[in-house]
Amino acid sequence: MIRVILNGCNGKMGRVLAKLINEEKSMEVVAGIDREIDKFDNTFPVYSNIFSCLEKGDVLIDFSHPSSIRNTLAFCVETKTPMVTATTGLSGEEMTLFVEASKSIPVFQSSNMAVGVNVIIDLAAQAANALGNTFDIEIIEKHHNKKVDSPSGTAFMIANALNETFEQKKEYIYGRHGNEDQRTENHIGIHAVRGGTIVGEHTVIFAGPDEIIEIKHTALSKDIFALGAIRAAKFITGQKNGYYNMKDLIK
Ligand SMILES: NC(=O)C1=CN([C@@H]2O[C@H](COP(=O)(O)OP(=O)(O)OC[C@H]3O[C@@H](n4cnc5c(N)ncnc54)[C@H](O)[C@@H]3O)[C@@H](O)[C@H]2O)C=CC1
Ligand SMILES: O=C(O)C1=N[C@H](C(=O)O)C[C@H](O)C1
Repeated sequence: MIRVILNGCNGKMGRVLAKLINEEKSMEVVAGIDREIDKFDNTFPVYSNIFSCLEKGDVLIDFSHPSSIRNTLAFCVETKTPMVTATTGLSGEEMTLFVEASKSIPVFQSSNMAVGVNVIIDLAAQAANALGNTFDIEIIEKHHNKKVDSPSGTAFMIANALNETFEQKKEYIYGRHGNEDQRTENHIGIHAVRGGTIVGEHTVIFAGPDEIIEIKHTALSKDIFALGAIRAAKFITGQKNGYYNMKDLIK
């Protein structure tokens, strides 16, 4: 039985995860962590302070907020608990904390746990490689009106993967309000739309002279992210200390 500690257990994703883990024969949630402990009638103990959690987990799955990342990492390192993290909106410095922690524990990080998104990232990187600087690249992401970070972690993951294909790294331009200059081939435009209950949509546009290519992923339910995280949790419990992502899982 894989014993799971769920960070952000009373959030939208935490709730979906708790339900899907409950349907897994080989997994159980032994504790949850959340700023809001009384919101739901959880079937496991919930703590607002992660260091009060005395249950031992084989893995911690994190869908929370950047403000909880430092304590969560410290807890996982102290208790030698492998960590799967899906939280987005992290600063560059916070990202490096994961890499540092991965020297002491296995850490799996992905801004998008859906298998399909990771496929379109590869497709878009292939397109960027083939098209070079002749096509302009714009990324449009759409999410629900409850999302707090923008642009999405996935939009950054896509932009970074595309940028890896270019010798001269492109600059990210977020929206264009107030810009008076034309775009140049050294830009990747990134645009965020927020509304209703859109689960998550990412489109990469390659706009060239008289032709356009669009590569798009649409998430139709939050289950796909939770199922990806469950797969990642099963994977990470058998790994050595180190930093892992969806590429390690899919290969
Ligand atoms: N990588 C992926 O595939 C996906 C990542 N996400 C990311 O996961 C995160 C959570 O998403 P949602 O569940 O939609 O958000 P949410 O806002 O519904 O849930 C976040 C939960 O974390 C709790 N929380 C916030 N700060 C905390 C702190 N300092 N300590 C303890 N608990 C704290 C909140 O009370 C809330 O219950 C976001 O960063 C989102 O972008 C969401 C979906 C898929
Ligand atoms: O907040 C969300 O909902 C999502 N966040 C992730 C992101 O920021 O990329 C992944 C997914 O698109 C849903």
